[in-house]
Amino acid sequence: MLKLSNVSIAYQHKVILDELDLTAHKGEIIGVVAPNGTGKTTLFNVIANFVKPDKGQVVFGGKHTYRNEREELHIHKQLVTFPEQKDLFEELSGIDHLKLYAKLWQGNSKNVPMIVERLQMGHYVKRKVGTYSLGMRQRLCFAMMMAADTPMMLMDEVMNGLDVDNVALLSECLLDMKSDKLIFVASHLLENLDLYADRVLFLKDGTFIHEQRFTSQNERFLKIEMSPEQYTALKKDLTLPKQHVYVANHLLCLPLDGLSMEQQTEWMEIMLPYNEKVMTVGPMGTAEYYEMYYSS
Ligand SMILES: Nc1ncnc2c1ncn2[C@@H]1O[C@H](COP(=O)(O)OP(=O)(O)OP(=O)(O)O)[C@@H](O)[C@H]1O
Repeated sequence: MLKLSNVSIAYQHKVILDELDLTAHKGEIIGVVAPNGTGKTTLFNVIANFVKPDKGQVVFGGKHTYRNEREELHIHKQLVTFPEQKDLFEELSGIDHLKLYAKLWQGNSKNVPMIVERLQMGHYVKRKVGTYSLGMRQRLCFAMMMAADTPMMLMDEVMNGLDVDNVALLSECLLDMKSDKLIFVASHLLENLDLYADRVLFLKDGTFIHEQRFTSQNERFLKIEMSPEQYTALKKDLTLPKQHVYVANHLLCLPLDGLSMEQQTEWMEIMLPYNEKVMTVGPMGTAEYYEMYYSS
C-alpha cells in the first residue's frame, strides 16, 4: 500500500532522512519512535508531501506518486494527518470540526454521532473549542481523523496531554480501526505502543535501525535489574550467552529461546542472587529497545 524508496532529506546540510526505505500495508499499525528532533514529523511530512524529499520516492498502491496535482489530490483523499491543536478554530464547536472533516473526506457526516459516543465527547462537543482543555482538544483532533476515516492515517504525538483513561480509550479505538487501514503513530509513550502496534520502527541517523515486531513468536528473555558493578562482576564469574543485552546500564536480558527447560531454570537460579529488584521473563518491549539504542 505504501512504499518509500531511498528517501533522503537534509535541512541546512543536516541530514534528517538518509536513503530511507519502508514498505507498509493495510491492516498495520506502525509505531515510529526516536528522541525529539530526530525526524519523525519530517518523515510524515514527506509521506503527506508537505515537504519534498531531496531524493527518493513515495509510492501509494503500487502506482500513485506526487507527480502532479491530480495524483496529489487522489492520494490526499486516502490520507489524513493528525490535526495540530493550534489549527483548530476557537469559535467553532467540536461537532462543527467533525462534520467538516467527515464531509471533506467522506462526503457526509453520518458517522459523527457514533464517533462522539465512542470517544465520550457528548458532554462538551457542542461547545466552542475555545473553552476546551488540552485533553479535550486532543480527543477532538483524534475524533476528526476518525471522521475522515481514510485508508491511511499519520498520527503525530496523538496521546500528548491525555490522562491514563483517555490513552486507553484512544488505544482501543486504534485497534478498532486498524483492520482496513494503515496507521502510523509517532509517539513518546513507548509502553503504550506495545499494546496496539504491529511493529515499531526505531529512527536513528536518518534511517530505521531496528524494527520490533509484536508476534507470539517474539524472542523471550530473562530480564534482571542489575547495577553496572554487578554486571561487570557477573561477566568475570561466568560466560554469558553471546546474544545477551545489557540495556542502559540497568537491565540484563538473557535470551531463553532455544534453551531446554532445565537450562532456563539453571539461568534463573544463577541470577537469583543478583535479583535485588526484579526478575521477569518476556520479550523485550519498545521501552527496552529504546533505552538500548538511544541512552548514552
Ligand atoms: N522546515 C524546517 N527547516 C529547518 N529544519 C527543520 C525543518 N523542519 C524540521 N527541521 C529540523 O529537522 C530535525 C527533525 O525534526 P522533526 O520535527 O522531524 O523531529 P521529530 O523526531 O518529529 O521531533 P519531536 O519528537 O520533537 O516531534 C530537527 O532538527 C528540526 O529542527
